[in-house]
Amino acid sequence: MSLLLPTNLQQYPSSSSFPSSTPLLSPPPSTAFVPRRRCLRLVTSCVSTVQSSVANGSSPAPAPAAVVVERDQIRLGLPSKGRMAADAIDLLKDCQLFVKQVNPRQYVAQIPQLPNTEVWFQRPKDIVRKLLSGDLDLGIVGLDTLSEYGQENEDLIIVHEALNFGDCHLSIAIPNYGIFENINSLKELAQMPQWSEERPLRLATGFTYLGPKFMKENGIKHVVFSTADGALEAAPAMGIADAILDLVSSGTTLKENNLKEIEGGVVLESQAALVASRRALTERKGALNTVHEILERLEAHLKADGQFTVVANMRGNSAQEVAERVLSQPSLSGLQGPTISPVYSTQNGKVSVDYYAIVICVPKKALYDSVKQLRAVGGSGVLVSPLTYIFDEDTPRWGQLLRKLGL
Ligand SMILES: Nc1ncnc2c1ncn2[C@@H]1O[C@H](COP(=O)(O)OP(=O)(O)OP(=O)(O)O)[C@@H](O)[C@H]1O
Ligand SMILES: O=P(O)(O)OC[C@H]1O[C@H](OP(=O)(O)OP(=O)(O)O)[C@H](O)[C@@H]1O
Ligand SMILES: [Mg+2]
Repeated sequence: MSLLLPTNLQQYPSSSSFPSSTPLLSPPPSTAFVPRRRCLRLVTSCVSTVQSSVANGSSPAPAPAAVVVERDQIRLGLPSKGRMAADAIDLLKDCQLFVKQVNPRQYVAQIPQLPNTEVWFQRPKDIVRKLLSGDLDLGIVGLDTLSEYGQENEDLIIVHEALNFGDCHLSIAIPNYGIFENINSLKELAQMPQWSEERPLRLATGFTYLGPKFMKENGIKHVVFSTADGALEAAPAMGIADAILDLVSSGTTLKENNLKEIEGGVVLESQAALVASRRALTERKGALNTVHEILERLEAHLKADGQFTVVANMRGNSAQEVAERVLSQPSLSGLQGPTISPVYSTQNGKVSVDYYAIVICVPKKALYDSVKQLRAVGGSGVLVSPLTYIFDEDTPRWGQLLRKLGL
């Protein structure tokens, strides 16, 4: 597609977009824009050619009634490189699922703990595409990639939406200078008198599905989109765009490029998620069992990850009395209430109970408050240790998954 356009910044209007004219900040390079009609024609014809001749995977999109191709192994897609790759493998490792990759350039790997499953390393967007084409059954990707490339396809099911890494948000950003200096919300941006049919707001983004959708949903009419493969934050200062829509995590890139986020400009919050193909789960033998095991391990690890085990001793006359003291404090109820056990000692050859041991799980964020509360009710010798797994009676997301699948 980029071969047909003068720069790698390709411009194409959304359904509600308009041609660009005078830049408002600094003049764009003469090659930065393609006249709207020509651009639209070029991109449209290019896209249709690509779609009709090349599919990324077995088929461009799953037909709902299509038969699942038979194979013995369940396929899990993991990011092959980039910022999600190492974290995905580390998370599985924390769940005692060890991905055995012989060398980093080998794109298939095994997990000995899941003998019927093979791992395929792919670019995040290709994981979504291959889930849709049936070439993968499960995958770990960012929710942003899932939304952008999955486009709400009903075959994609989110099995776990919060894997606790890859946190970022997709957000509109505008310059913090010039005509935007006093603009701080999407509403104010939309109402700026500068935008018209002849001179729409020019937004650069890699999210060419979510961007136009968000603007349409927010009733913003005079907007035109352009795209590039990276370093979008340069577009406003280069005069190529008025605003950008891109991922933000630390906010450093925006700050370093004199850009700011605006109220109401967040399109979505994202983090890594475990995603599955509905067809694979319902039709591929073994897929549901595999996803159940992965989910149980993930939930047990992720739940434990946010908690500490706290053990303390407390003087008391009975377990009941100690329990009443402990439960009088707001942060000491643990997951299902405190475990209180007698501490036996011998005095003059007689076994007696003067102390009780209290065991509770405490959210990491509430640790210091909990310690203070324990001390306030007579707790001493407080021991804190990390928790590795919490296997609950059931896995809440498993029930949700079965309901989503209609099982
Ligand atoms: N600051 C961030 N910027 C971009 N992506 C982030 C950030 N923080 C977390 N992420 C997550 O990482 C993903 C991007 O990973 P990566 O850079 O490997 O992929 P990519 O650039 O989409 O892939 P490709 O290089 O194949 O185009 C995002 O989709 C998002 O889910
Ligand atoms: O808020 P921050 O922590 O600064 O991160 C945000 C930046 O990181 C990503 O770019 P990436 O590093 O992938 O480079 P690219 O834009 O060239 O793809 C993203 O596109 C933003 O530019
Ligand atoms: Mg990147």
